[in-house]
Amino acid sequence: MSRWIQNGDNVDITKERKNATFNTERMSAWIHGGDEVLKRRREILDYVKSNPDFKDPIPVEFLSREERVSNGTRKIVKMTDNTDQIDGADFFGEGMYFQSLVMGRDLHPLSLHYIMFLPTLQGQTDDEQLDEWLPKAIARSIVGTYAQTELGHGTNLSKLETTATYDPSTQEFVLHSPTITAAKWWPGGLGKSSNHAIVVAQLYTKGQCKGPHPFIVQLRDLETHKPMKGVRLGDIGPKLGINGSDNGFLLFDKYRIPRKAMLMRYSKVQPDGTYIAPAHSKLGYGTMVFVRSIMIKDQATQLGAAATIATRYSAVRRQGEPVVGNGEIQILDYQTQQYRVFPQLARAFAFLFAAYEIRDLYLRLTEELTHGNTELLPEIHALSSGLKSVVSWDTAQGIEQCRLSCGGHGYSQASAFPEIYGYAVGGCTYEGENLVMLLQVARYLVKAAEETRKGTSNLAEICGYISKTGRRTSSLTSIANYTTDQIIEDLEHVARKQVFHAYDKLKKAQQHVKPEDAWNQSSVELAKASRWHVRLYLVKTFLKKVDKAPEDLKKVMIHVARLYAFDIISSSSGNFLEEGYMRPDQITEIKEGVYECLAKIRPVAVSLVDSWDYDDLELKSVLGKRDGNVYEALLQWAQNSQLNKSDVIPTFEKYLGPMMKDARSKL
Ligand SMILES: CCCCCCCC(=O)SCCNC(=O)CCNC(=O)[C@H](O)C(C)(C)COP(=O)(O)OP(=O)(O)OC[C@H]1O[C@@H](n2cnc3c(N)ncnc32)[C@H](O)[C@@H]1OP(=O)(O)O
Ligand SMILES: Cc1cc2nc3c(=O)[nH]c(=O)nc-3n(C[C@H](O)[C@H](O)[C@H](O)COP(=O)(O)OP(=O)(O)OC[C@H]3O[C@@H](n4cnc5c(N)ncnc54)[C@H](O)[C@@H]3O)c2cc1C
Repeated sequence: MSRWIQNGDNVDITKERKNATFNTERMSAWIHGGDEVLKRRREILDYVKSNPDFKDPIPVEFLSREERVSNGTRKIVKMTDNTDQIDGADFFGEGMYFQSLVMGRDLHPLSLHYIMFLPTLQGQTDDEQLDEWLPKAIARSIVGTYAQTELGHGTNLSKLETTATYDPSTQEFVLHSPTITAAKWWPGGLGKSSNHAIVVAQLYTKGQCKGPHPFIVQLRDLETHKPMKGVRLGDIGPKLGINGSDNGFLLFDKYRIPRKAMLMRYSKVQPDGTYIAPAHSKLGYGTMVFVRSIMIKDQATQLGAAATIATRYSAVRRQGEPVVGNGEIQILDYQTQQYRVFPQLARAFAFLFAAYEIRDLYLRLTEELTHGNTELLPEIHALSSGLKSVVSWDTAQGIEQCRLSCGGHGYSQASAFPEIYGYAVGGCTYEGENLVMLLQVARYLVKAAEETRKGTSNLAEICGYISKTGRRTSSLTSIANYTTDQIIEDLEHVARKQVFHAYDKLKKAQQHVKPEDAWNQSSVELAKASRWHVRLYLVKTFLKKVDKAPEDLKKVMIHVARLYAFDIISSSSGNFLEEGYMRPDQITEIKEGVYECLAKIRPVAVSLVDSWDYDDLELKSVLGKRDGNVYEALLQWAQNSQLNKSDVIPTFEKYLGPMMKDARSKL
């Protein structure tokens, strides 16, 4: 046994846990929403651990693509056979946790069935359609996906090429892919698994195009699973991540579907072809808003996992001997290491707490929509688009920082970083490419700026800061006395300034060039305004949450929340220094604040990441193991390599052996 192990655990990690100044269980409950939620998490975990059906034969990194799809399919069927183990109505909480424990990050052929197909049925069907389709989808007698993106268009939905042309003589729609670029491309589970899809196509009726609309379409025969006549589909091949999912392509050749295949909660086509428009033109985009809202928690969970792995590993890894003869120190003691890892942990918290907010807001929207009220839609569209963009970008960068902080072992798939990155970084693209979504936020901000300039502003709370008359200089005197209100005030100043800077640039450009060119020429500044708007929201949400925490937890979490804010300010100091809003000495104070927070977090870092309550089963990382015994586990993990099945592999006999033999004979 290694000299670093005592009572089964690594001695350094045990020492770290003894340093905790707070109760980890209490912290976990606070993070996850209360004792009851934590208790349920443990019950779900015990259930998953006790069920042999959920086990992978070997770590999935060692499986081929086909084996991954097969293993994922096996597990998701077992998992969904057992959904009575969780509260099915709580997808955001129990559902996502259950899935993450069983399925990991490789995704699976039913991911789109649950994340988009079912929600689209729930959100976009009329009562009759709901009765027809929902029970089948819930029972899994059909498997569906969401087919919107095409080879040629993903962002610009108004130019999708798949057509659905209404034929009143048969009361059918004719689905057609007129070009190669009209091929649906990307939908998860489309390639080999789904037999149905929500297909988004340009609706034509009475000779007029009414824009993209969703249709429920049968793609494969229910018995043979062969593609229907007029339907061509398959897998799009391996991707950066999520290779357990058969993302697919799909083409239609004048494929007929009944009129009632059009989802008609909001828009309708009557039997004679008369089109009835929805109350709000973007109601058909509702499922995207839903997914953007829930993916914030998913991203936070991935970044939290990366920070957990990096923190635990940094506690057990010893390298370097600052005082010769005193032995090597834990790499977590290096300030540079803390500076790399702790801001990622802080971000993960910030994102998680924002995820709770957007979940609540989305629930409010759903409630309002049932009463026909669409007022909240623009605000939620802007917030979910902005959060999705900032959070997924910071998550991707943060995971990479965590990987780098683990040195060479971080590069091994044993660390889980490649899987975490491959899975999470998709979020920068899917559900709307990040920059495009930031520009959607900008449209909202431009309107707020316009109202403010006109003096007619009655802005929603979320952008109320835009119409405030702020201070001309920061009121920061010393970091110790830098209050939550002051921090917010300073961030509001920079966000407001950027909003107006972008707005003025746009308005000025509009005087000289066409509106679309003016927009394009201002778009970098507009996207920056959106980022500041979202960062401000994230800081506010985080500080507000910590303010309300019980005292024992607040004492710790305040340093994490302040680190999040100080890191943002100090890494964008130029924005704060502009026009003398802050002085260089104030920026120096904030930088000192960052270092103070790092020092405060250092002794409790392991306990903080423990509080996220990741089980080894969920982390799936050799470096992040709770017991800290990474070296033994790395050696054991490597034994799974296919190359280790024999001492001498056939390739040697075929190539390397003859090469060396030949060379030897010539010496
Ligand atoms: C775990 C793994 C799961 C992976 C799942 C991944 C699944 C997928 O990726 S599915 C495909 C997702 N695809 C996308 O997200 C496409 C992104 N594109 C879009 O959403 C839109 O086309 C978009 C927003 C860029 C532009 O839409 P378009 O219809 O051209 O809008 P446009 O005519 O310019 O009008 C914009 C107006 O609509 C509003 N709007 C746009 N979308 C919405 C919406 N969803 N809700 C409310 N309002 C909206 C805007 O606020 C704007 O309002 P205003 O004019 O008042 O400023
Ligand atoms: C892992 C994964 C899973 C997916 N799953 C699904 C699925 O299940 N179903 C489905 O339908 N789709 C799915 N997609 C597709 C995804 O939604 C699209 O890829 C995404 O919406 C981006 O569209 P695009 O690929 O056309 O990118 P593009 O729009 O071509 O983006 C390319 C570049 O152009 C820029 N750009 C484009 N338009 C503008 C603009 N107006 N202003 C400024 N810049 C612009 C973008 O910022 C980006 O830098 C998935 C994608 C991935 C990666």
